[in-house]
Amino acid sequence: MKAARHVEEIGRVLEGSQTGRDSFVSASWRRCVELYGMDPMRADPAHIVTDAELRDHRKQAEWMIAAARSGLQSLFRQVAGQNYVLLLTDAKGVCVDFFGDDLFTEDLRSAGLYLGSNWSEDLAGTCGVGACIVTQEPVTVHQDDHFGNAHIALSCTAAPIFDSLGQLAAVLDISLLRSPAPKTSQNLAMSLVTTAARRVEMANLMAESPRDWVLRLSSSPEFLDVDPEAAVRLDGAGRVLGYTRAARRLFPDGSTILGHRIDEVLGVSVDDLPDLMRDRPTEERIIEMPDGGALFGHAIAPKAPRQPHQRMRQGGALAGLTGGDPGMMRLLDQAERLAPGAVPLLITGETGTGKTRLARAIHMTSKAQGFLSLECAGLSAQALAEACLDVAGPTTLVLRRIEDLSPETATALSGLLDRRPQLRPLSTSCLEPARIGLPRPLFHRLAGCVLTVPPLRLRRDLDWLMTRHLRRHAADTIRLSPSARADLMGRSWPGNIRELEQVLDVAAALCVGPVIDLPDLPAAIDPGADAAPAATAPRESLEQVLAACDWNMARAARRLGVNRSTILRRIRAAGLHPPA
Ligand SMILES: Nc1ncnc2c1ncn2[C@@H]1O[C@H](COP(=O)(O)OP(=O)(O)OP(=O)(O)O)[C@@H](O)[C@H]1O
Repeated sequence: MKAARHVEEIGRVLEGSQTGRDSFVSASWRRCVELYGMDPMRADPAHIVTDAELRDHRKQAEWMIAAARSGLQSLFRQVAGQNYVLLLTDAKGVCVDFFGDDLFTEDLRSAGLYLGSNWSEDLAGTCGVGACIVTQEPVTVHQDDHFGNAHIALSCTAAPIFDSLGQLAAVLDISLLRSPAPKTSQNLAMSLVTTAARRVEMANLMAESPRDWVLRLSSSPEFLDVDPEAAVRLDGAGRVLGYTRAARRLFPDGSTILGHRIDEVLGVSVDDLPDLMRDRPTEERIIEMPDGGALFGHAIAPKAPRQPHQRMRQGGALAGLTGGDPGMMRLLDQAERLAPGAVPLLITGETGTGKTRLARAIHMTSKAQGFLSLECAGLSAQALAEACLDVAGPTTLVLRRIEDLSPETATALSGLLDRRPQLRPLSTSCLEPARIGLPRPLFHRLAGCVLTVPPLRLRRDLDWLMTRHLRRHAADTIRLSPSARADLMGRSWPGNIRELEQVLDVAAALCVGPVIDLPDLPAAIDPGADAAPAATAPRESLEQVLAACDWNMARAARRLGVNRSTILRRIRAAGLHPPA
């Protein structure tokens, strides 16, 4: 009787009558008859894909199944005991994951509520999954909303899950074999399923973004950190790389946000992200919306880029000088090859970059047993001779700041090197080789090869250096807050590693408790006051600084001591583009 009334209503809808059905249900019924040639009276069996096809579908949806699993498990726990079954289908409607009560396995299987069932509209008729795929919106298809008589006992509520590029990736469906008559009985199911779908999208976006900024958004400060409504993924220049579906709804013209800079769509720029991190009070993290409203933001910083740490051939003292900075890796590789020989080396670089430390590490990797280190400023010829009096066997002679050697001592040094060939000089200088000003014969005795240590602002392992220094020189538990870390990452470091160590030592002494926060940091030294290195060392190209900052313009601007618009202007003038 009920079945006959159902068929009759479908007929009336096809003739254009309004029967009180939701419009998406009427539209689906029309497609079932006019497009797919279906008959509501025909009790088609459930469409189950073969085992091999199911394996293929599951393989393609693997990443989504992984992102969804814990969300589905907790959703199933919430509805356990109420006879609900949960299906995760792929974008084609094939069930790739399933949670149901073992007691009803046979009933569920025969109703098609099982792994491998295909719920696309053209096979199953009007149903929750099929309608959700067509409308791309959450839907409830309740009892005789279903097209086929075979399904009119079911109640299915389904929500779409989108990938971070806005494409439909899956459908989450919660179904009942038997349900109370009013459709409103499924309102709670609708709320559960849409919340679970939003969380799956969030989990997926987070899993995709370890190297990018993520900005999570919420209209309520209380839920911002625990259950945000929406999120966008941003590159170092603040361009939108991905988003959750709810984020799209926040923007006036949602379909075009991909590739746009975040400050074009929200009242926040990439420079502001450090201020929206978790160590700031939630209610201070306000973001203005174009429509005059406001949201609360939670920025999550990229994890430090994990550089493939090329293994040094021998490791040891040299390998310990970098956390994977590509420039340092090249330099250390050369140093390692040169260390065992007798070639005199000149090590140049700005003050505090680690020239003396490198000289020591080369000595430790060499065959020399003796080690002498002399400061050239104020070194007299006599002091030099006395220091080298007892030299026996291969010995490393480190000459610090060779540019400060007096002419008299320079002459004495030439004579000494003639008389004692077992001395291997490793000299350091803050000047470029051409500006050192030594007599040419001596220069060539000292500079068999020049190694140049990069300044800290060009190193990509700054984060590693900070963590290592804190671990070695401060209490074990001391760590940097995200905004203190972001501030240090953006400094220009004219005093290089020496300055970094001092800043961290001061901050560790000043901080109360285990976390160094912004107020604990001593102010950055004005990069403009950094006259010595600027005059003496070649200035690196804008491109090098941008590369060292992962193209984060705000950080590059701070490192160069200019504002962001200057960086933008220079980038445009030089025709530079971020790496694809
Ligand atoms: N690769 C490194 N890793 C960790 N700390 C380093 C590294 N290189 C240098 N340092 C530390 O930085 C400080 C300065 O290093 P070093 O004295 O070698 O610099 P420098 O270039 O010789 O300086 P200057 O030219 O002013 O004499 C030292 O405390 C040193 O331990």
